[in-house]
Amino acid sequence: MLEISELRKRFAGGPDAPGGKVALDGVGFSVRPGEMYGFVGANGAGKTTTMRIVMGVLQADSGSVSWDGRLLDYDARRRFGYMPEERGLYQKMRVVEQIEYFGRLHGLSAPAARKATEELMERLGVAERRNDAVQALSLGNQQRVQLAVALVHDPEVLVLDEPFSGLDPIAVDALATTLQDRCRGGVPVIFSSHQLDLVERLCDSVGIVARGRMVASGTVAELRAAESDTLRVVVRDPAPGWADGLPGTVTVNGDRHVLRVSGGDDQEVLRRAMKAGRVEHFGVEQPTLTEIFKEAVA
Ligand SMILES: Nc1ncnc2c1ncn2[C@@H]1O[C@H](COP(=O)(O)OP(=O)(O)OP(=O)(O)O)[C@@H](O)[C@H]1O
Repeated sequence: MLEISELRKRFAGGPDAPGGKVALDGVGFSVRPGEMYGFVGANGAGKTTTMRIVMGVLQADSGSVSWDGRLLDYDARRRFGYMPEERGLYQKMRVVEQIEYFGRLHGLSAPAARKATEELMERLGVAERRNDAVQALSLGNQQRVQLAVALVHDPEVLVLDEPFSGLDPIAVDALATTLQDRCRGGVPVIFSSHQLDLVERLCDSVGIVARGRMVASGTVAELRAAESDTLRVVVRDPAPGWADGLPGTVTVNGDRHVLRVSGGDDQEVLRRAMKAGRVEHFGVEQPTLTEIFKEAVA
């Protein structure tokens, strides 16, 4: 299990913030082997800082990170795969050399690095570009190479900072399938993302960070259970003011009025809706991760 516990980090202040800037104020969560963990939060919430501390790029003021019950050291981190936010490829190096080089850096023998590189280039769809310099690749292909670099040494843990940003749906699927395969093989995967629909689709668990603190963490089902369901009613061409006094909000889309209500008497809502016009839809909806997120960071 990867355990991140009570991380705190304050950056030195500049003229705008002479007292320093608290980036993390007790961030903690754990990820089991074979679990895909989505780490989400608004811009500046603390995701990159947390991941950098996990990978030893930054030092926390306090708190700890352990893997399999042992505090992380250089050797343990070498067995991790990391995709940094600022990316880290050598722009002039050829794709094949790049992936092999990182494999060697993580301790693979030359033949093992070559074999893993060939497999990954095939798998991630960049084999045809093997002899191109990274700078000649599109953003999506660069990202595939970046993922290959994170995976080449068959890492025990994967830490990926916004791996899906800027990718088209085909590239998203290629990356997602590769991550799911590693995850099924028992690797814990943490990735940050602002694409909440993707996080909801892929992740077993989600952590929401706001202003350097965890404001929610758990499976999507657990996070949903903490929220109340919403009743959604669609009425066609209703009489004006039909929903006055009902505890909800109405949005108007052409001649369709959509009422969303949390709590209250659903039968009363139905009676009012039927009296007002033709009821096209009446049903309870679970909140999406986007709705849970907005509620949690408000
Ligand atoms: N090197 C630094 N020096 C000073 N402040 C920093 C530094 N790095 C990060 N911060 C501040 O720490 C806070 C957290 O930043 P961080 O990059 O971790 O957020 P994030 O959640 O990854 O945001 P984003 O979604 O925009 O990538 C922000 O207020 C940021 O300005």
